[in-house]
Amino acid sequence: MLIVADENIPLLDEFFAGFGRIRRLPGRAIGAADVRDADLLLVRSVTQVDRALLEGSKVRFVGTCTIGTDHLDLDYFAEAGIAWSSAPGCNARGVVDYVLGSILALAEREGVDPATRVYGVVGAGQVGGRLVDVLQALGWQVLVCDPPRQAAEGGAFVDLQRIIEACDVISLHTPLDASTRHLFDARRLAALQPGTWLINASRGAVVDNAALRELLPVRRDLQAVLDVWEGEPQVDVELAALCQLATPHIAGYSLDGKLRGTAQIYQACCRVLGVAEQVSLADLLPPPWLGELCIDASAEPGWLLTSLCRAVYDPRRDDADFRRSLVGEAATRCAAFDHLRKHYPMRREIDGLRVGLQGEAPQLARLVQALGATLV
Ligand SMILES: NC(=O)c1ccc[n+]([C@@H]2O[C@H](COP(=O)([O-])OP(=O)(O)OC[C@H]3O[C@@H](n4cnc5c(N)ncnc54)[C@H](O)[C@@H]3O)[C@@H](O)[C@H]2O)c1
Ligand SMILES: O=C(O)[C@H](O)[C@H](O)COP(=O)(O)O
Repeated sequence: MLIVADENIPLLDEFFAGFGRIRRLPGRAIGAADVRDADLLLVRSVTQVDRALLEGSKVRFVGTCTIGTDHLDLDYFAEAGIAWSSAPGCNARGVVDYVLGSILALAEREGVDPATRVYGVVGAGQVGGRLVDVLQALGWQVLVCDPPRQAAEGGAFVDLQRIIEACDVISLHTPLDASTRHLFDARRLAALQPGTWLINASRGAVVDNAALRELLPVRRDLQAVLDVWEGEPQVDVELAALCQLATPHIAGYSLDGKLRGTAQIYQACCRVLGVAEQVSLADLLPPPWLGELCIDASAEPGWLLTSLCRAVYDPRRDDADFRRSLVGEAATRCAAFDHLRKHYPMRREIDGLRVGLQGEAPQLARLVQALGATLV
C-alpha cells in the first residue's frame, strides 16, 4: 500500500509505517502525479484535495490531520466514493490557550481587568464551545452566537447583531463556508462598538481582510488579533502591522493538538481498512517540560491567572517572530510563513500542568480548575 503524506504530519512512521510505504511531500506541492498510485492520502490544511487532484488516482481514503475541512471537496469525495476523515477537536484546546493568552496580552496593554469585559463567542463547536466553558468557569460574562446550534437546541444563544452591540471582546470560531465567508464584512466591522477587541483564529476569510485594513487606521479604538489570513501563506502586511497581535496560523499548534490530529486520522484509517489499532498516542506523548507548580494560598487571583496561562503559552512570542518575518518580497514572506509553522517551538496544553496549592484557597482552586489545569 502506498501512502502519500504531508511531510509536516508528525509521527507518520510511528502511526502509518505498518500500513505500507510512505511518500512524504511538502503539503503545498502535492500534485495529481504524486497521488496517482497512492491508496491513502494524508494532508494538512494547505493541500486542496479535489477532483483535479484525485480523479484517475487509486486513493480510497483521505485523512486531514486538522479540524478544518474547507480545503476538502467533500461533494467530490461522495461522488467518487472516497472515504475521508478530519480530526475534530484535535487542537481545540490549543486555540483556547491562544485566545486566553491574547485576551491577557491586550488586557495588560490596555490596563483593564479582563473579568470586567463582556465576551462574545461566534461559533460554539469544538473550539468555541470549549472557550465558552472556560470563560464561564472563570465567572466572566459570555454571549454565544451559533445559529445552527440555536436552531437544533434552542437555549441561550444570541444573534450576531447582539454580539456586535453588547460585547467588548469578540472571538470568531465558525467554519469557513459560503455562509461565513466575510461574516465580518465592512458593514459589520464598522458597527463594532468603541473599544472592541476582535480575535480571529478560525479561517482568514471569515473576516474581510481588506475592509479591516481600511477600517483600523480610522478606528484606532478597535484592537484586532489575527492568527489566520485571507490568501495564506500571503499576508496583508499593512493589516498585520495594524493588528495588536499577528501570528502565522499557529493558534492550534500545541504538540498535543498536532499529535492528536495524527492519532485521530490513524484511528479513522484503521476503521476504514477494517484493521485493529496497534499504536496508541498515550505511549508516544512526551512529558511536558513544565509538569508541576506550587502556589501559595496568599497569591493574588489575577496574578495566578496570568502566570498559569503564560506558563503554558504566551502568543506574544509568536507575534514577535511573525512580525520579524514580514519583510522582503512576497515570495520570501510566504516562505517565512511556512517556515515559522514548520519549525514551530514546543508548546503544550494546560491540562498537562499540575498545580499544588499550599494552604486553604478555594477561590484559587476554582481558578486553577476553570483553566483546565489539574489541581493536586
Ligand atoms: N487557527 C487555528 O490554528 C485553528 C485551529 C483549529 C480550528 N480552526 C478553525 O476554527 C474554526 C472552528 O473550529 P471547530 O472545531 O470549533 O469547528 P466546529 O465545526 O466544531 O464548530 C463550529 C461551530 O460554528 C457554528 N457555526 C456555523 N455557522 C455559523 C455562523 N454563521 N455563525 C455562528 N456560528 C456558526 C457551528 O454550528 C458549530 O457549532 C474552524 O474554522 C476551524 O477550521 C483554526
Ligand atoms: O484546522 C485546523 O486544525 C487548524 O487550522 C490547524 O492548525 C491547521 O494546521 P495546518 O494543517 O495548516 O498545519
